[in-house]
Amino acid sequence: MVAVTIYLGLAVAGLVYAYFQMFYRKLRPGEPPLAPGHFLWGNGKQFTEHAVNFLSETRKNIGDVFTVRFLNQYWTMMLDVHSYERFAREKNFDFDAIQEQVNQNVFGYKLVDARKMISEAGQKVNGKHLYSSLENFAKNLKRSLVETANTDSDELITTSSSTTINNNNNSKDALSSLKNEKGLYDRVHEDALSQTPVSDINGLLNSQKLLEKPPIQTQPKLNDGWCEENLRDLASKAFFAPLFYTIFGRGEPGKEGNFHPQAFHKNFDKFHKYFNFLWLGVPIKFFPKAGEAAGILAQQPKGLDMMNREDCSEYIKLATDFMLRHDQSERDIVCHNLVFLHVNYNTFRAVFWCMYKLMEDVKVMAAVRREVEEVVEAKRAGDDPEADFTAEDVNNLPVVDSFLKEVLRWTSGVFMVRKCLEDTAFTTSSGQTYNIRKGDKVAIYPPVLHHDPEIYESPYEFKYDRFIGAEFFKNGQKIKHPLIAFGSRCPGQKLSMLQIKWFIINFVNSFKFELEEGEKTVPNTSMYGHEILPPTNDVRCRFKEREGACELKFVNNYGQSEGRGLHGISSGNLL
Ligand code: HEM
Repeated sequence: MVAVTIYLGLAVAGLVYAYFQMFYRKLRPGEPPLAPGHFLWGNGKQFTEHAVNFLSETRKNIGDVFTVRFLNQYWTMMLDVHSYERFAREKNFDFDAIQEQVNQNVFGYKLVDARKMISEAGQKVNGKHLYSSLENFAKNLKRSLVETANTDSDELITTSSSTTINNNNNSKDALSSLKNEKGLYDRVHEDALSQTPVSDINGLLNSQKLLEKPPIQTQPKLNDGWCEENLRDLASKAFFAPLFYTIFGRGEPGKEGNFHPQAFHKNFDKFHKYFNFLWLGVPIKFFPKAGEAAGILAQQPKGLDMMNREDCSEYIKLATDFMLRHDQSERDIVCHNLVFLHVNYNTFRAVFWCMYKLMEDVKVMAAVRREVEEVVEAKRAGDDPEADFTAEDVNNLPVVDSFLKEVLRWTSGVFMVRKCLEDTAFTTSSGQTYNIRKGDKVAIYPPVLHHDPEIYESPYEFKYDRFIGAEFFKNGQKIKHPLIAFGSRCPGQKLSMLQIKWFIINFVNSFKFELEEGEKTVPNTSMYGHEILPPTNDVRCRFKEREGACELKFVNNYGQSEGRGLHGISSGNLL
């Protein structure tokens, strides 16, 4: 009995010690206040319930700068919109560690000389490459819109090169190729694999569940020419497919295997769902579905084969070449391709929301349609069946521009997060200094600023014209960067904004589309942390090709008069 009491006493003392070692923090002088939370898990639950409400409420009670705790990780939130530039410029607030954490924890690899590679590759989507990337995207989009219009042909997602989608029906070959290639399934997350008996993997592959052709959800055309579909599937084939082909190019017909936008999209979604948990370091073995999806996503062409594709993007070519020169493995290249898809996936999600918001409110659709029709008419000389657009034309449409910014304001869910490299005294724009502890995370949280009623009138209302000619103020001072959905470092912001705008113009020009009766969705606020929030549920919609629609052509005018830069209404932090 005495022994039991002693053991119990020791166990309790051990737990108390562990608690103080791991979770408890005594504030040092000048450090920001701690947000009240659970004594064990800290603020994780409040954050996942509704991050914006939790942080806005805490800000009201303890001020713009405070520290929250996720288990044993401390994050200082800087919620002063005027301190954005100081934050972005502070040398001790490091982004590389964050980028490494994403690569390591989510995608399971390490990028050698990452800073150099990202900065060189980033140039491949800017300057003259911005124009050529958009030109390639426009060509792929044109093709996908024709296929979308031709929707009852049953070959919608299996045209030309894709007729062999998932034709790798020999499950033994598939399994051995997974092993030989050292793909994600068995190497990125060895943990996950070691937990999955090989017999199970065999079973999975033999049942061919992983290798099935994705189902075609589009219903045949109804009598009056309308097609019904889930919005996600429609956005996937109309937008994600051309995006995918713009990034990776099209392989030789018959050799594509599983590397097909629709198969990829479906599985990427399953994997991506667990992004926040993986990022924070929860092992993938806790999410077997994510591990399964990763196995399929790992089935990609070899790096050199991809580079040899004529229409593969300059970004992927440079990145692959860089990685090969730094002796990185095929597996690392596969993982990097997934990271690149991950960043581009944000563009897809934004497009989903644009389509939804157009259909949800007839006033929004009418305003955007009016602007598109007017500009198409103006660009079309006489009876010319074609209208030419430059990047500046695409950029300079006030309604489309404001509508897209409002979509981003409304759905952006991301942190601008940095790791503090040294103990740092950080002074905010209002002159107050806070001591930030070395090793802590420090973050601006754009969604809180995007929903601040002192900056945006009725922030929970969707106002498509909110940004037209608008300026925003807080505490009487003009805000330089009111919309920070891309953080300060995203090299892809110009490209993705232009891709989305060009898509909106084309889709509105070519199609009528509307929600089916009673269909509704909202951003999933339990997924705060994702760059663009996913919807809580998909919706059914119908679409129909517009008769006599004018053909739109993107013209790459880089180097000609105005084509050297984009000085349109979207200047500021976005363009
Ligand atoms: C709607 C679309 C997109 C959104 C909302 C978005 C958002 C973001 C955000 C918030 C960051 C972190 C920046 C920071 O903390 O300062 C980021 C980083 C990054 N984004 Fe994007 N992004 C989008 C599209 C793209 C595209 C199309 C590319 C392709 C080039 C891209 C490439 C990157 C890269 C490479 C980084 C890491 C930069 C670094 O390590 O310095 N993004 N993005």
